[in-house]
Amino acid sequence: IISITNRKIEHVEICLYEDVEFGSTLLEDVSLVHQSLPGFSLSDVDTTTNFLGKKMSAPIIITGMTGGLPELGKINETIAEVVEELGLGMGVGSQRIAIERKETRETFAITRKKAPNSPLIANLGAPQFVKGYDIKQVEEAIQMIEADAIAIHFNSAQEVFQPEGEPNYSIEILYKLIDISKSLKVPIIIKESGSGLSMEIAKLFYENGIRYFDTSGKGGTSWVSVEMYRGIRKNNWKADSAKLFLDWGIPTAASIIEVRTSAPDSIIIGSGGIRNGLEVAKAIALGADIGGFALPALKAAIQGKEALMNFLKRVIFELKVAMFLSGNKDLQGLKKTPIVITKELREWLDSRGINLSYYDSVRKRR
Ligand SMILES: CC(C)CCOP(=O)(O)OP(=O)(O)O
Ligand SMILES: [Mg+2]
Repeated sequence: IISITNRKIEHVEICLYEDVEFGSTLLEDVSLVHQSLPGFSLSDVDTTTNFLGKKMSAPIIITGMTGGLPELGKINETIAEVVEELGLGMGVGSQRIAIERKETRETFAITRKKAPNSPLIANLGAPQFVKGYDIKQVEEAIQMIEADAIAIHFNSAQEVFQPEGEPNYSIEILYKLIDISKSLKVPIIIKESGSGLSMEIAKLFYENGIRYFDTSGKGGTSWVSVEMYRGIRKNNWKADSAKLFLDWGIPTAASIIEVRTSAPDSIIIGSGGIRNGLEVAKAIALGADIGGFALPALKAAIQGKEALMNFLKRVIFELKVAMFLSGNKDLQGLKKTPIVITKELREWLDSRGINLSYYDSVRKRR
């Protein structure tokens, strides 16, 4: 059998050393508009924000990636130290392994020890909620890191191609999660895994009281490709078909627009292929509240605290530059700033029947 422990290690190894990025976020079809006289200085730009009841120095989090073994716990520890020092937030990888193997809990718990003041997000997979998981496991995951929220990851495309995968996504998951959300003290975040959240899914959860979404759209890590590489190593027949779905999904820019349109007063983490501070600015202008990074933070974290610190400081600088040059002194301005949407992203919105003036009014009313 393939153990969950092997899978955890293989995931990180493949993300670090294989080519796992496919498709485009379509953020290249979004432009902020240059304003020659901002009326303030670069040093006046204020990127502070509140998230999950805590103050952050910038609207940036490292989204959930790993945990479950000592060397993976070390990655969580490095990220936690850096986000605490910079005043940012983070999520942990799926805590399923720690629910099933109590001895691995410390590899997740270390995050709260190293980041006592940061917003922290717990993480469990949707498939587990048709396999016996309920409020008990959710509360265990939250308590493990004294989380301020829990992300429930939806990874249907990945589970299809995962050799040992569980592509069981019955509507029972919705009923279970809505029921659980009613007695939780912290919010549930509905999170994709590289294929993006659609208007339909955002509406379905929004109508049932969910107010937090993490788009994890196409254009960053393709988890179909990660499982394809695992399948190739194991001579699994599904690997060949995975090639057809490497760039499957809703581009991140489109997913941010779709979720914002369907869930007007929700809190949206724009993630999926976000690689720099300009893309954080575009994601926020499109409708996100927070920019989420995963792969580039993983690659920096394994080089050590300094490398991750430098990466995030650069991202914050780039965000400030984008805000300064588009004439936005703070995030409230950036959320309303003029945007130009062209080419493939424009065609996507037309095909999806998104009314641009309605979307724009929702985008600006946040
Ligand atoms: C969520 C996904 C991008 C990475 C984890 O996938 P996984 O199926 O190994 O997660 P589980 O350990 O929860 O099954
Ligand atoms: Mg799984």
